[in-house]
Amino acid sequence: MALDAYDIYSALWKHIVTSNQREDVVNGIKACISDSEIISFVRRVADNSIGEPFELKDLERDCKNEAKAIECRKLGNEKFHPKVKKYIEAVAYYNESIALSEDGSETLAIAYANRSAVCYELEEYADCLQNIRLARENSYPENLTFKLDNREKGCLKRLAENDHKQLEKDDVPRKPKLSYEPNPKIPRISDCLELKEDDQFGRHLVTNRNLSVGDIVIEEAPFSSLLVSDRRYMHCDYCHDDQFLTLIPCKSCTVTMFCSTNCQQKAVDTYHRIECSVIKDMHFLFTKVILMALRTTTTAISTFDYNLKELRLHVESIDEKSMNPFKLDWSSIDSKQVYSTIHILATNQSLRSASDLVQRSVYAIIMSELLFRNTELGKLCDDQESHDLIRTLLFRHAQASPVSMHSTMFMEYTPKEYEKYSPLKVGCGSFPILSMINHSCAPNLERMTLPNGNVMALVNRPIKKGGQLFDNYGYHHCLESLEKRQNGLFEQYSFRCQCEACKLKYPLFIRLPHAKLPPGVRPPIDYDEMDRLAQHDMATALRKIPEYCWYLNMLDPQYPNYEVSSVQEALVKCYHVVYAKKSRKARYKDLCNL
Ligand SMILES: C[S@@+](CC[C@H](N)C(=O)[O-])C[C@H]1O[C@@H](n2cnc3c(N)ncnc32)[C@H](O)[C@@H]1O
Repeated sequence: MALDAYDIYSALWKHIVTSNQREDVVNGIKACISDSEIISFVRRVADNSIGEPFELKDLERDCKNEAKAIECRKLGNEKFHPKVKKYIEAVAYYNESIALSEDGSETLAIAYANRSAVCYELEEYADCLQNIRLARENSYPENLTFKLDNREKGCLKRLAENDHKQLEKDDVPRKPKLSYEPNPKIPRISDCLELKEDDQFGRHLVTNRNLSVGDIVIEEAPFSSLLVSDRRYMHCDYCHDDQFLTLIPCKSCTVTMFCSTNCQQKAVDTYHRIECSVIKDMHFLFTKVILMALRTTTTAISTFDYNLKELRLHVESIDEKSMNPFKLDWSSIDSKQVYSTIHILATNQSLRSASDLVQRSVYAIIMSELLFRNTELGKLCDDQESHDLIRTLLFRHAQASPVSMHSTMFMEYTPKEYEKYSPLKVGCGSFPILSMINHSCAPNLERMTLPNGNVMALVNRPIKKGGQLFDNYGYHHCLESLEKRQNGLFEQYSFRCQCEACKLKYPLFIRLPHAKLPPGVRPPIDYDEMDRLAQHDMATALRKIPEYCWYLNMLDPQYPNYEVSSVQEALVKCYHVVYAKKSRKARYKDLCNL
């Protein structure tokens, strides 16, 4: 079986340890004075030790595969069967079949036709017509066209009768608005936020006014973003929308689909032009966090219009110490300057162990080898300097990704559970300003992905003027023990957390004390209303938000307590209902088995 990049690194590190080279490698890395030297040093160690680790001989180049396409279509047909009626699962298979089929082939046409049948059953007649058109534009078998003709007639009749579902008004997510005046130079953040730096926290955000629970203070767009691989046949690779009934495939690779030719063009212009021939292998070799290093690098290259010399000179001109995203004018900034703000995100390189740096070097070498071998970067990199540039950018972003990138979510629908909608990771992105926010195990902010892919920051505990904004990096005192949090944060983020929860040893949720409510104030959580929130009831969410905010502002002096944590969770649920993107699957709950 082919090895992934971690296996290749593990084998190399094991060899280094068992052949007593560990100390030499540690010292060798310490003696390097640049990233390029570290990568070259690791390459030499690898070349001298375990044969040809970077040959990647077992990787098959991605290409359309009719046999697999037919196989997927058959699996789709099993799910589509009237006794099964798992239409959404059928669509995922048909989409895979579409992505695997040769352009213009009969296999492609049949997959579109089968998807049109699903659309018909789901009463999505406009989408059905689109799929019928796509089937006809490819090589749909002559002797079966009557099927498409009949389906088309049915659609036109239903559309004329207006007998189809429309999204209820209440279902449409609202657009958030910053709670305070926007910063004139950074319109996506409130003017009360400032960037500070000190020895304990590094760069961090503070507020120069009191903030209350419910305040929205940041809404930021990613510089680069990536769809997680297991959603690739259900979401648009570019905008991440779950338009699964009408996705169109990349004509070359088998793992990328788009909701429109517009998104397809944008993806090609920003990253897919380079990545197309290697992205399938990259998904096999790397985790999504490391793939973000690839995506950020390819996005940077396109930002500089594939002019590697200009990109190199730009990178060399960035003064990391003085580069400050708050000093830029984001109302007129160009994307090259935006890249500068991504380039300087924390990497924690000086805190990383030799084995960690070997690992990231191995990743940069494997990624760059594939890019040089199988993409136009091979030709574009016509000197040593441009090869070095690509390797060092990959190396740098492979360190920054696990520290500074954020997951993006949408609300997935799971009908059998009590919580019908729950946040599901659909991608990740790089965010210049949000990445300046430090961690606390008792945070005062919640991040939330919006339907347009932007991420907003919402205050969930009051923050006093001069206070720091704190995010949670996945280690909350309600959910993880002190020891787990300390170890996890140190391992991934290289710092010893000294937040209030760690210092004051806040308990887990189940051990939280109860708050003392003022006389006459009833307990904040009403279970009937929680039920309605679990069903994503917009009216309930809109009504409860001010009430929950009031409780949280009032009870914060007693933090930590059961009531505050429960209401924080309920408030997030309200915000998901109001602002987040919901899976379109839910619309079909009465028409098929979900
Ligand atoms: C996303 S960055 C946050 C911004 C960072 N302080 C900077 O200067 O770029 C994450 C890194 O910030 C530092 N950090 C985050 N939270 C911290 C905290 N509570 N105490 C100390 N350092 C923290 C750690 O080095 C962590 O790896």
